[in-house]
Amino acid sequence: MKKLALIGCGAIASEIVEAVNQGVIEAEITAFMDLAPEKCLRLQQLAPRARIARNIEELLETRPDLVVEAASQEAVRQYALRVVEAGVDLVVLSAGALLDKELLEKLNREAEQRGVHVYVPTGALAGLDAVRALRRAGIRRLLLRTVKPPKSLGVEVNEPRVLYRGPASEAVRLYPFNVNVAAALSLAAGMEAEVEIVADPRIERNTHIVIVESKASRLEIRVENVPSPRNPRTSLLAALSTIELLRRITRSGGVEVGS
Ligand SMILES: NC(=O)C1=CN([C@@H]2O[C@H](COP(=O)(O)OP(=O)(O)OC[C@H]3O[C@@H](n4cnc5c(N)ncnc54)[C@H](OP(=O)(O)O)[C@@H]3O)[C@@H](O)[C@H]2O)C=CC1
Ligand SMILES: O=C([O-])CC(=O)C(=O)O
Repeated sequence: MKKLALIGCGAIASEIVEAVNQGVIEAEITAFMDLAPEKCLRLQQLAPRARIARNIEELLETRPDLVVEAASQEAVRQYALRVVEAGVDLVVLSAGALLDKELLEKLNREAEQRGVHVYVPTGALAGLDAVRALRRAGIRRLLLRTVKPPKSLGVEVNEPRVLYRGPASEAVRLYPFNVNVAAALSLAAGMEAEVEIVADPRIERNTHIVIVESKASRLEIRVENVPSPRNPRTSLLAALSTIELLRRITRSGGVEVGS
């Protein structure tokens, strides 16, 4: 059985721990880590054999096969390279950090040298398999329009308001907890997406609209996500997508559909 350690004990981590307990993910959790260790205590009740790590070295001492980052872009900058250097696979939710070319190149080089996998889940989006495939046909245009209820974006507005229009790298810097999807999309496409972020008081769902134009296909993907009851900025689908990825990684064998 694979051993799993979690960085971040918030909304996504909570769903992952429940999925491990339900046997959906075939893994044992060895460690939790969070800026606020008390947040780990609640999760530790569901995984009593797991240790609460005070730093990344303590987390790695529990010898995980796989570390899941569900914390922040800062956590990726702090710990991702260390995890890969330790020969441990990594799942990155706060993908915005990977739009830093220097960090991405270092991670990629280390991971290739050590035979380590760094996974970026499709998260709150859909269709990144098709976006990856369309790279080969050449992508001409890549757009993401994210529309969220104002409270998800930390603003108060009475009518729809465009908060941002511009490249993905700047979007993830200005809205680090709302558009990591822009980074996942850009990484899948191999080019930077143009992003628009809108606060809309008329909607209740975190909505992402992706447009991809290429010689082979035109994609228009609209995802209307129920926010996580634990964190309105995060869509429930982000946790479900991560659970699905972990289920596939930890499964010993069998038929799997989709790439
Ligand atoms: N790729 C995708 O599709 C998606 C990505 N995300 C991203 O995933 C991440 C996790 O989301 P979610 O579970 O909802 O977040 P939560 O805020 O619910 O939980 C994150 C936890 O991690 C802690 N944390 C933050 N930075 C660090 C650090 N450097 N070291 C250790 N712990 C840290 C936070 O502490 P504190 O609260 O004190 O900061 C918090 O307790 C976020 O960055 C989010 O933006 C979310 C949805 C979709
Ligand atoms: O969950 C979402 O809708 C998207 C999100 O927060 C992110 O990409 O950081």
